[in-house]
Amino acid sequence: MNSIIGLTGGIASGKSTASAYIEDRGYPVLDADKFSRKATAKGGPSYPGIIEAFGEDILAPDGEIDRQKLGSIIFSDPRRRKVLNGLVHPEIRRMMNEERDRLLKENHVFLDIPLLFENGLDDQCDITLTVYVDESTQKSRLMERNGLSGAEAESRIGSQMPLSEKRDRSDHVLDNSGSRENLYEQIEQFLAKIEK
Ligand SMILES: CC(C)(COP(=O)(O)OP(=O)(O)OC[C@H]1O[C@@H](n2cnc3c(N)ncnc32)[C@H](O)[C@@H]1O)[C@@H](O)C(=O)NCCC(=O)NCCS
Ligand SMILES: Nc1ncnc2c1ncn2[C@@H]1O[C@H](COP(=O)(O)OP(=O)(O)OP(=O)(O)O)[C@@H](O)[C@H]1O
Repeated sequence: MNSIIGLTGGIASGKSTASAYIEDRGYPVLDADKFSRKATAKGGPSYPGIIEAFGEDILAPDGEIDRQKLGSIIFSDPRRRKVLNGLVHPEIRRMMNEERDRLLKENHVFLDIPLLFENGLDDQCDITLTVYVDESTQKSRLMERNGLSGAEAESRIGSQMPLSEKRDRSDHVLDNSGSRENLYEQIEQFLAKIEK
């Protein structure tokens, strides 16, 4: 029987790094952030509602949503974040479920969902897998990757469930506080376990 594996973690904890490795090993990984980009792109199903709720100020000159602008609004305001989530999450779920059911016939399927626990989607997975990193490493990797100040990074980290809580709720944990090679070794151990 093939399993649905819910891969989660915190912002910049290393989900994409883990996902890329898992894909290289031949497993399908569905990335919620990619579906979110599809849903919010010009012509995507969530686009009109977002413009209605947030106004045309959040548009870039080419008519696409300026993600940095929208991010700076929603990461600092829980009420507006909830509005955006309501417009985007149902569409992400619909698109992902379709793909998942198709792929599951052939293989185990990994779902990379940053907000897996926040949105109660862990119930729909056979195994939950959290990419954990200690908080100071998370903050510095996020600041570096996104060019954010310390305060901005903290507000993004604070908009999610504490990573230690995700770690504790998860069936299996990958600790990405060390090197990438060390993360890959832990993934190999996990893959050996699910193939047993
Ligand atoms: C706010 C937006 C425009 C920022 O876009 P940007 O390209 O800068 O970031 P990206 O989409 O790559 O997300 C990066 C990370 O931010 C975190 N994040 C994004 N949205 C949220 C949210 N609503 N709540 C908490 N964390 C979030 C996740 O860890 C995600 O992996 C975009 O993230 C968005 O449309 N978010 C709403 C949909 C959503 O919840 N996506 C994340 C889970 S599916
Ligand atoms: N073990 C590691 N050592 C050093 N840098 C790392 C390591 N793992 C990941 N990184 C770097 O940290 C940043 C965050 O990693 P990654 O993009 O994989 O996280 P993520 O959880 O997918 O983030 P998000 O979902 O927020 O986009 C990236 O710049 C990545 O190159």
